Amino acid sequence: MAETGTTQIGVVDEVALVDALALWMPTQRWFQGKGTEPDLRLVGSFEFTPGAAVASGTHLVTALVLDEGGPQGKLYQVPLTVRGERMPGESQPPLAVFDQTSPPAFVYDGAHDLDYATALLSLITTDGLSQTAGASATDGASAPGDASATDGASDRAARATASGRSQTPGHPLLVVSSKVLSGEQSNTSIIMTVTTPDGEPAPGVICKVFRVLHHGNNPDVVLQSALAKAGSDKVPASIGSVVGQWQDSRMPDGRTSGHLAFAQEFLPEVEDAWRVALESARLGESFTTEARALGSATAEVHETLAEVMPTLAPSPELIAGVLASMRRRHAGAVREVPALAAHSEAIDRLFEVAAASPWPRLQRIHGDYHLGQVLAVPDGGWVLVDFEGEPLRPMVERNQPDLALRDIAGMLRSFDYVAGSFAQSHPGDEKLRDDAAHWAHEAREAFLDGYSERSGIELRANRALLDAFEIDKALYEAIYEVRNRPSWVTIPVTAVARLANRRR
Ligand SMILES: Nc1ncnc2c1ncn2[C@@H]1O[C@H](COP(=O)(O)OP(=O)(O)O)[C@@H](O)[C@H]1O
Ligand SMILES: O=P(O)(O)O[C@H]1O[C@H](CO)[C@@H](O[C@H]2O[C@H](CO)[C@@H](O)[C@H](O)[C@H]2O)[C@H](O)[C@H]1O
Repeated sequence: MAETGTTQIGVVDEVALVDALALWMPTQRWFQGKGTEPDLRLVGSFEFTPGAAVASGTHLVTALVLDEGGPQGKLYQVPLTVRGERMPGESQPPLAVFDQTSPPAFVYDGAHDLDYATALLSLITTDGLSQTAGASATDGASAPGDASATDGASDRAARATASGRSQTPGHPLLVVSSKVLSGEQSNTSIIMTVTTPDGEPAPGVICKVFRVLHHGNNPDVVLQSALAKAGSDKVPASIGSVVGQWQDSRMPDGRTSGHLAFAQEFLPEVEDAWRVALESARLGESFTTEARALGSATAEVHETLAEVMPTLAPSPELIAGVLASMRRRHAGAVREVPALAAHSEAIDRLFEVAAASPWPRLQRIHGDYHLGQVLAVPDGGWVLVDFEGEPLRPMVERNQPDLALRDIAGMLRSFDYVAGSFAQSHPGDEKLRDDAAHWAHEAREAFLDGYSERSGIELRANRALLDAFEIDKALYEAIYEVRNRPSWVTIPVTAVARLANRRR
């Protein structure tokens, strides 16, 4: 239940709005509390200054909503547009209508609203600061940039701000049209057609609105921006980001900050490598040329990250820390997927051998590397996106240097997933299963070759360490699948059995 108070979000009472969100949020793809009853609380909100063309009485409000209904509280970013009238030509119906307010309020999902997209990109490209929202019924809206309301309910709602950080200051862009990226996505990306202020068409923009918020830097923003700044053509050009501040009683000063959104160049006509690979396997074509190029691109990105971000020598403490995290994950995976217990002894032995192997330096990595995170650019090779790290791993861990082997292992697993998902969709067809397994084997080998050629690192010389990371990823996947796609859990479980028991 929402806390009681007199806070207004636009013209809507906070309590009524939170009740409406409790019905709507669970229907959204990005809501992570599937199967639990939402228990929502408004932690704060901020408001963007609407452009001159926006209908008067429209509020572009972003609510920061904490859900304590699940085992762990999750803080969601929920952009809303509160309008006095129905949106002309609305692409989506309002998520709530309040006809008892004066004037009535039509509340829309901001992500689908051109006015929100315009204000969001303007905040980024002008290094702007949000205006305070949620002033009490009698306060009215505060002045732009003033985020310091005083006390009570208005204080609670107002104590959030958002500030834009442009990658290249002094290049404002105007949004002509916007649409939400369709398809499975854990965040919400808005694709924007843009012009310069003079009306000259400019390359498109894709802006990812992070849905689950975390304290601290989001590696997606930090790593992609660092790579783009270093001149890498293996990531899209960065445009800028939004950093938010909100209240968090766990922090010494009661406040925290983190990334809210990330805008980058939209690459037209791309296809993700997962689809490209699935199609290749379906047609029974070799994927070795593509996989080798992907290995090379991966090595290049690792090389650049090691140059521009801090690296760490593999001290005994760091090695012990990584092994402890692998063992924790192993124990957790066995708890959630008991069939894995049959391989526990072999996994323990592998981890011991891996711990005693030579370790390379630790560095920043992608962190959740799989075919779905790579885009095939027409005539442009492979481009990497989504450096957010594994969603099940705490953000502090995701911001630490790690082993590049984790990414390599992730991609090896992904080739195996192509074969596994393909075989699953044709049950009983053994020939097809064997062909797909052969396809994956060749792609995996070519990927390793491409990586080794570019980096000069012979990955197969330290097989136990690579296998340990691959098993660790498969254990992560087993947990991920049992929670999200239970019918796919056999793919990582089969891989764990194969990797744990193979001769090396
Ligand atoms: N710069 C880009 N240009 C074109 N499409 C992109 C770009 N960045 C991401 N995408 C598309 O958006 C999808 C989701 O992006 P991603 O960063 O993986 O979001 P999420 O973190 O929500 O999973 C990608 O799979 C890709 O299809
Ligand atoms: O949502 P994200 O893309 O950040 O990553 C999560 O979801 C992925 C599923 O889409 C999951 O990846 C697993 O399935 C892929 C096929 O759908 C496969 O290619 C990957 O190898 C496999 O790990 C990823 O683990 C998870 O973090």
